[in-house]
Amino acid sequence: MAISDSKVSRQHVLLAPSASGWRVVDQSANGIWQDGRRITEVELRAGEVARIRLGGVDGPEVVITAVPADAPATPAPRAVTPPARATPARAPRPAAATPPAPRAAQPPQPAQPGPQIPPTPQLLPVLAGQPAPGARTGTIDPATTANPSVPAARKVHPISGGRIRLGRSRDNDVSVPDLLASRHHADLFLHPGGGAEVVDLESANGTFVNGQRVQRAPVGQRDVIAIGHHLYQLDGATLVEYRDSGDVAFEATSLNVWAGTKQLMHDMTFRLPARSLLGVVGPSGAGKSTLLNALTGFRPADAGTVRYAGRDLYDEYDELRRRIGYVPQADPLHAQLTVRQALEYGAELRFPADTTKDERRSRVQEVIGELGLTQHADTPVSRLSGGQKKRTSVALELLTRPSLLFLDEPTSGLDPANDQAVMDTLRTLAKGGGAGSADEQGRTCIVVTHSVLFLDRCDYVLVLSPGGFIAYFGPPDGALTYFGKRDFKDFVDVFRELEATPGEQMAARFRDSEYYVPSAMVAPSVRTAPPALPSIRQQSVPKQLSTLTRRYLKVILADKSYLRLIAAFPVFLGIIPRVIPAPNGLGVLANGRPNGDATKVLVVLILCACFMGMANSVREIVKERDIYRRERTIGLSRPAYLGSKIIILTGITTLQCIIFTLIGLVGRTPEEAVVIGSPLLECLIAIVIAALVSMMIGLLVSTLVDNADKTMPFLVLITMAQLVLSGGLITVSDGVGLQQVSWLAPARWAFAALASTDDLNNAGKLGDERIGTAPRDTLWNHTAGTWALDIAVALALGVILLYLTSVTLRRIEPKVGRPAAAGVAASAVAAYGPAGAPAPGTPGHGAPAGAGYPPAGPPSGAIPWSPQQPGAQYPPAPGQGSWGPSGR
Ligand SMILES: Nc1ncnc2c1ncn2[C@@H]1O[C@H](COP(=O)(O)OP(=O)(O)OP(=O)(O)O)[C@@H](O)[C@H]1O
Repeated sequence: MAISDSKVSRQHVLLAPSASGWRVVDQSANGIWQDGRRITEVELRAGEVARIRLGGVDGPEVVITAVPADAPATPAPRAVTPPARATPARAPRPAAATPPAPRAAQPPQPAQPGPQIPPTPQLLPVLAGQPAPGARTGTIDPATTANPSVPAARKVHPISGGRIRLGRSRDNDVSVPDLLASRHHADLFLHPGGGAEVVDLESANGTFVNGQRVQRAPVGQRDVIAIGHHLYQLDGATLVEYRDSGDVAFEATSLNVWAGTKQLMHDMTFRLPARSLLGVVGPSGAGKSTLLNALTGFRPADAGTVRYAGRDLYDEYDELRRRIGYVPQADPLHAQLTVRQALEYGAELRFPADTTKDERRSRVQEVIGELGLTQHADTPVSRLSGGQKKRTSVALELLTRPSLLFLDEPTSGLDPANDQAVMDTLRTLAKGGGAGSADEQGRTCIVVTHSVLFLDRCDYVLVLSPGGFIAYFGPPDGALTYFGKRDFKDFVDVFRELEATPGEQMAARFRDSEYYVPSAMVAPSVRTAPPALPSIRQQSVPKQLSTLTRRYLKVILADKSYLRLIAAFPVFLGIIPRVIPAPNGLGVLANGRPNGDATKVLVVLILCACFMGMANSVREIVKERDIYRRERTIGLSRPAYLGSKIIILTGITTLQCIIFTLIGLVGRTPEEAVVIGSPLLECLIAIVIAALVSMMIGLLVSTLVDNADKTMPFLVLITMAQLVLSGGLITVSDGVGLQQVSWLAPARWAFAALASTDDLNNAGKLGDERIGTAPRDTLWNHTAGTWALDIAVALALGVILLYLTSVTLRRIEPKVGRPAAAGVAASAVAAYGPAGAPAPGTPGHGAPAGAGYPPAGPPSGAIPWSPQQPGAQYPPAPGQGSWGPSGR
């Protein structure tokens, strides 16, 4: 009997004849449960009925009736208890009243197929709330089709003509109603001689076979093809479609994380049923961020597994990462945009390029409604309350309908009313709006929080102890009882206790408590470094460049005070060189005397240009660091991002330079141009280049600092350095040292170009004292070649700075992968032994270390069965589950 539920193992229960009747034997990882207790075996005599739940106290209930051998085979009576996921959201307390029964002394053996299960009509198991068995046809499991959690999630498409095309638009044979699917996404060919092949049609989000992205791949009857949230399996000459409705379990098993030799996380094991809200709390430094990184796959654990619907998240990350939504602590929103604008740009970046504006708008409208933001849709983000801002950040993530939503400190900085509102929203999101609502599915939400006041909104609470140990995992009311508190307000004392007590001790205490439910016998396996994955980018780089440029422009135009400032800036800066008196212009004086005013005016012009360019850009990346980090994980292109900054800032800076140069120079330009024919234009070009290259310095600085306030000292320091190195204030053209350093300053080259136009070698000595004694600066020669060289080198500096900025931008990107792989792997292997099984007594061993691991674990290497064995869970047999693999 196949039972479609993520809690149910591939081989869960064995029904075998015994001397007195029938034995119901647990074969599973998550156990069988009767009356709230975990049991290993039940004996049934003729006429007896056993009601067991599979995989947990809230798992699907199976009623097994041992009918007397001479009785006719009639369907068993319908059980009255529906599967637990159909019951109200609050999960029951696992084994609260009585400690869970110990597991059998011997670890479970793999089920022997076939002969052990006699096909007898006398034993009638029935999934509670489901039709009786017997109607099974082909590979389609009637229990699955009748399962209330997947009613519309399963369709069968005949493959006629040997080819079937899948995609978002209606002209496909199989229409995939998912914005993550491209219009024409993939073709599936059924070969006449047998066998099938899937071909990706250059889709934005890719076609996956068994979790791996493919261009063209053979597909067997057991393989799972994934397109967006939709999954397909071949069943003869039909294609069976499942939809990831979010109704899938999530589990972490024996997660261990090291940083060098320091272990940050110890045997973290817990399991969440579908549509749960988990609150992760713990004192500062307990390992909450480490856990979040491990669960999201941003920084995978060094040992252990994270499973989503039974699938290994790390192994199939390329596909499964698209189901993860992550809301960082800092809202990744541009404050100047309205909620709708922020979401529309977010949708443009997140959905394939071939989605239409209407499709995106309608999805944006849906999430605005789901998050209760309708009244605020046209309000700028800067005017939203903290809670509304957080809901907007969540809405941004919900655009792609993630089935797992992680939130990092969503309530930090919020007052209690907003805190409560956000937690209520998360609870609603986890449960979904129910059938018929826009958000009918729900999803699993994991929220890391410092705020404990509204933890009762969660289904489960995970309390971490410093060192990454589990101090408690279970329902929230159980947490209060376990820690002896009446109210979550008193939980601050719990944190103090956790800080004062070694993590190992807290974990051991929890393991000995009635709240501890031993989980699977799983040896933590040391993982190899994950392979580098291709970007999740949805659109081409030029398309992203266009989106980002428009968004940046809108952000700037929406900020009126900033606009006024950038308009006034060149006017005021232009006045500075203007007020320097130069009654005789900037050229050589009529009497042949040097013109000291020329140097002063030109130096001030260059200084102001450098200052203006750098001031324009120096905060522009650092101030939206959080947005950049988040958007990189959803496929933002670095060149597109940098390109959008450069396009807009170049436009602004150039306009400013034109105004500023005209104010500073009109009426007193150098006498004779060297290249272009217009001295004013030559000066303008040199000034614009000085400003633009300085703008690039500003962008570089902006990637290097972690806080916008820190940019100011750099702005002052670098502008002053440029003044000195320009060569207009002191001689930098002779000697060794200063001369070479000056070559690194854009002001040096831009000023040299101005000096070349104005022939400052002859016209502009600052005073009589330099005449005849100061060396001529060869970069100032009044020749076309010198001017062109000065401009070319300044431009080359700009290109180098652009490259450096692009490199340093990587520093602020989220790290996905394993830093220090060698050291980590070495220590992991030392702790676990080469086979990956923990050696008793080592820090990684279940008994002394973390909770969640059976206290009396098997000796090293003595684990005969592990669900992590390849192929143990995935891919599923056709017709076995709701959508692909479920449970062990
Ligand atoms: N790369 C690293 N190298 C060494 N120790 C680290 C590293 N990263 C984190 N840690 C340590 O691991 C522990 C857990 O850090 P983590 O940031 O996960 O805690 P947290 O519970 O999120 O803290 P907070 O609530 O203050 O954000 C801390 O003691 C931290 O100093």
